[in-house]
This record gives sequence, C-alpha cells and structure tokens, in this order.
Amino acid sequence: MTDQPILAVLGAGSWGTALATLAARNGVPTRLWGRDAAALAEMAASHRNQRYLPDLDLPSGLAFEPDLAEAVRGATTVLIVVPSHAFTEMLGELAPLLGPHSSIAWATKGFEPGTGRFLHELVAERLPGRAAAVLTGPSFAREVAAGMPSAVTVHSENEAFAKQLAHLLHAPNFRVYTGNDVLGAELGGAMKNVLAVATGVADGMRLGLNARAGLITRGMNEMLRLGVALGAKPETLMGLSGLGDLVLTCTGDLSRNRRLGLALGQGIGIQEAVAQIGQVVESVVTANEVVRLSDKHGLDLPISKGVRAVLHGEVTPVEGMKALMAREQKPEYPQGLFGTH
Ligand SMILES: NC(=O)C1=CN([C@@H]2O[C@H](COP(=O)(O)OP(=O)(O)OC[C@H]3O[C@@H](n4cnc5c(N)ncnc54)[C@H](O)[C@@H]3O)[C@@H](O)[C@H]2O)C=CC1
Ligand SMILES: O=C(CO)COP(=O)(O)O
Repeated sequence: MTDQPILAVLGAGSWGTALATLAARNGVPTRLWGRDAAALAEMAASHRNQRYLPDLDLPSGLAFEPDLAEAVRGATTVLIVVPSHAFTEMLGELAPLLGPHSSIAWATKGFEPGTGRFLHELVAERLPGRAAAVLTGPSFAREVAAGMPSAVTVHSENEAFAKQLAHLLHAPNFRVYTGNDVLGAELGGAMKNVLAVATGVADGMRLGLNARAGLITRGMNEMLRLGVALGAKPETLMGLSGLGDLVLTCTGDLSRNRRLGLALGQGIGIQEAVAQIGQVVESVVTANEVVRLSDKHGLDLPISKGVRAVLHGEVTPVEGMKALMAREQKPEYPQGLFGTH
C-alpha cells in the first residue's frame, strides 16, 4: 500500500456508481469499470448513470474505464461491486491483471452460487496473499447517492487496510465503521436478502405488522444460529451488517428483495416480478445457498427454507406462511440466545 491511493471500482450498477462517487468526491483518484462500454461512454459524456441512478450528478473527478486492465493498472485498492453470480468470473479475469500492490475489497452481498462458498474464500483462493476487506451494512444506493445519512462497516483481518478503505469512503453523511469479522459481516449481508423476501411476502399478503415484526425477529434468530455455527461473532450479527441491514431490507420499499417478496405475496409470478424490478435480486440465488449451508451444519431455518421453497414454486406464499405458523410450540431460545447454553 502506498500513500497515494488509486481506487478502481468494478461494477457500474447502482451500488458501484454510488461508492465510486463517494470516493471521487473525497478527492480519491477513482476509476469506474463496467462491462457495458457504451453505458460507460454515455456516463462520461452526460455525468449521469441514467439507468441505475438517474438523479445523481457524477463528479468530474470520476474516470470511466471500459478496459479492465486499464481500470486496475496501478490501483492501490480494487473494489468489486458486481452481482454475486458474476463474482467468481470477475476474480478470474482480475487475477492476471493485478499488480503486486493492489488490495481487494468487495461490496457484493451473497455466496458463490451452487457451492455456498463465502466471497472471502473465493478471494483467498483466486487472489491469495492480498489484503482483503468486505464493505457492507444498511445502505440503499439511492439514499447514499442522494447524500442522505448512512452508516456502513468494513471488515478485514488486516486492520490497516480496513481503516484505509474506510477513510477513502467516509464522508459527512457516510459513516464507515471497521471490524475484523469478515465471515460474520458477509453472512449478515447475504442472509438479510433472503429474510427480506419473507417479510415482503407477508406484507404483500397484507398479513399485518405483527407478522412482519415476528418474521424479522425470528429471521434474526436464524441469522444468529447459522452465523454462530459458522464462527461469526454475535456482535457482528447484531451490528450494522446483520441486524442493521435486516431491518432496512425487511422494512424499506427501496429493497429489491423486499419488493420481490411483495410481488410474490400479491400473486405475481417470480419471473415477472424479477423482470419488473429490472436489477439484481440477490435472494433468488442466495436462498439456495443459505439452505445448503444450514443443511450442512444440521440447522433448521424454517423462514429461509420457506423462502427458498416459495422462490422455486414448491409451495405458494399462502402455504409457506401457514407452514410457519403450524410449527410445533416451543421455547423461544431452547439453547440460549447464541446456542451456547
Ligand atoms: N443497490 C444497493 O443499494 C446495494 C447493493 N449491494 C450489492 O451490490 C451488488 C451489486 O448490486 P447493484 O449495483 O445494486 O446492482 P444493479 O442491478 O444496480 O447493477 C448490476 C450491475 O452489475 C453488472 N453486471 C451484471 N452481470 C455482470 C457480470 N457478469 N460481469 C460484470 N458486471 C455485471 C450490470 O451490468 C450492472 O452494471 C449486489 O451484490 C448487491 O447486493 C450492496 C449494498 C447496497
Ligand atoms: O443491500 C441493500 C441495502 O443495504 C440493498 O438491498 P436490495 O438488494 O434488497 O435492494
């Protein structure tokens, strides 16, 4: 790491564009790469990301680079913000292009589809020996772009890198905390997308505010049980990356995952709902991976399982909600809050 940071942001959707804008506004030389060269050229000409964040003025200090090799050349930090289904491929493309001093961060939320592997595991395997960090927390791109107050967190085993990345992005209305629990931070950010579908479904079916609060709380219980089984710190799960993002995504109609649930609860089919949203809806793949992980660890996560079953058309939203309510009566915490007693 040098004293002169250069940031490359990979992924020119709503979140990549918002994060690149924050860094550029902080005076950090920042390049935004996307796979659509025409869209980047249009952004450079108009200083707008018309498709994803049409109201945001893109700062003049932000460079748009369609060539991946050029985008990452000499970058001190490469921040990946592509959808989780594209993450492995992105790492493969990056591996031969990165200079020795580039650290890696990601703001993607999810797992590797089909394997349930965490993104930090993929980074360690494909880009070994580099400082690595995840940026996550409750942050709708649209609100961040509008300059509305937000708080997020950066987790890394490398404390210096966590602080450095936080510093690049921290701004008067964008508080960036730091921590060292990468797995816990990733788990919360991924699982909340699945749980947001559940509350969306209930709200779409007009089941009421009690149902929503019950689902959020029992969803938090699922996050804690899976997280602790995998080695996450409970405080991470109770923080911005877990509880914080769970509350945001389960209650905020800007959430695409919640909107998917709302549509399903209103009887709209999944393909039509995803097409209407027109952006990444991570729960569609993440639900499979949460169930895969919980099965592997012998845990029963009924809400996450129900969401997966509804997304696959195996049960209707009505059947899914009935099944949750029909479960056996039991203590709220049979093994203590964190499964330890
Ligand atoms: N939008 C938000 O408020 C937030 C999003 N995130 C996460 O950031 C990640 C990206 O999401 P958004 O920017 O919101 O998505 P988006 O739907 O706004 O944009 C997706 C972007 O990814 C690009 N893309 C799709 N497939 C690709 C591929 N194979 N290779 C390279 N680029 C590809 C698209 O061209 C587009 O530019 C997701 O994991 C999401 O959960 C995290 C926090 C906030
Ligand atoms: O991760 C997010 C906010 O923190 C964005 O949520 P959605 O992907 O559901 O829109």
